[in-house]
Amino acid sequence: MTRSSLTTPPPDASAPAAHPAAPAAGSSLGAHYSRCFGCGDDHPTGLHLKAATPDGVTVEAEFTVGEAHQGAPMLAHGGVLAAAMDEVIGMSVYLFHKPYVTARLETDYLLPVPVGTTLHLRAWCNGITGRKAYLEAEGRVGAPDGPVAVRAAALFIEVGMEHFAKHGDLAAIAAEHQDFEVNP
Ligand SMILES: CCCCC/C=C\C/C=C\C/C=C\C/C=C\CCCC(=O)SCCNC(=O)CCNC(=O)[C@H](O)C(C)(C)COP(=O)(O)OP(=O)(O)OC[C@H]1O[C@@H](n2cnc3c(N)ncnc32)[C@H](O)[C@@H]1OP(=O)(O)O
Repeated sequence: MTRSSLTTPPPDASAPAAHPAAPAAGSSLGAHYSRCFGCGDDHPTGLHLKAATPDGVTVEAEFTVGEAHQGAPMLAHGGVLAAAMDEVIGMSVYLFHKPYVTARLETDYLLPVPVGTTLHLRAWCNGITGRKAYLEAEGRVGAPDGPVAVRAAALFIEVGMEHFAKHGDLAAIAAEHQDFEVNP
């Protein structure tokens, strides 16, 4: 992965550890919001990512590129692929049971991805320091050990739930989440 210093953890970053309340190894992860473009079942043209965690700290997910995701004819749009990386990385940092948002997302595109391809995504955290989490993801074609089509590195920043109350719709999140304190 070609990544900038902004998405590379500093030497004093701590290694991530599984949160005591993280889902058990092998658990499926549901959508964090039913209308989310990345994972929501109720989004008509979203990515409908299906994800699980093998160990409580990393996330594996599948995304099948649909006709609604084209850039060039019958090829995935690069921004859609970046959204898939953002989503699977967001799911992995959510395992730490704190609200984070993407501050920076860097993406390498290695192979074109035709419509109909199932991408096998994996995301993990390389380190945490203060409010900053340094994360990485990859998308492989056709199988978990298939050729890598996309790689991403990201900086996520921890925010309070007031971030979503002030800028978004906290009630909509609260309605679907009993696992977060949503009473700022
Ligand atoms: C998304 C759903 C949320 C639901 C939450 C509820 C429950 C959670 C449930 C489920 C979540 C599960 C899955 C989520 C999955 C996918 C979603 C993907 C995530 C997204 O899609 S989310 C949308 C896009 N995202 C934004 O909408 C962020 C807009 N943005 C801001 O809201 C602010 O910009 C913020 C908060 C980032 C920082 O603002 P701030 O005022 O709090 O802090 P400040 O600026 O001081 O930065 C502190 C330190 O970070 C450094 N820093 C900041 N930005 C940087 C950058 N770009 N590059 C390099 N360094 C940067 C500074 O340099 C400083 O560093 P230092 O401390 O060393 O000085």
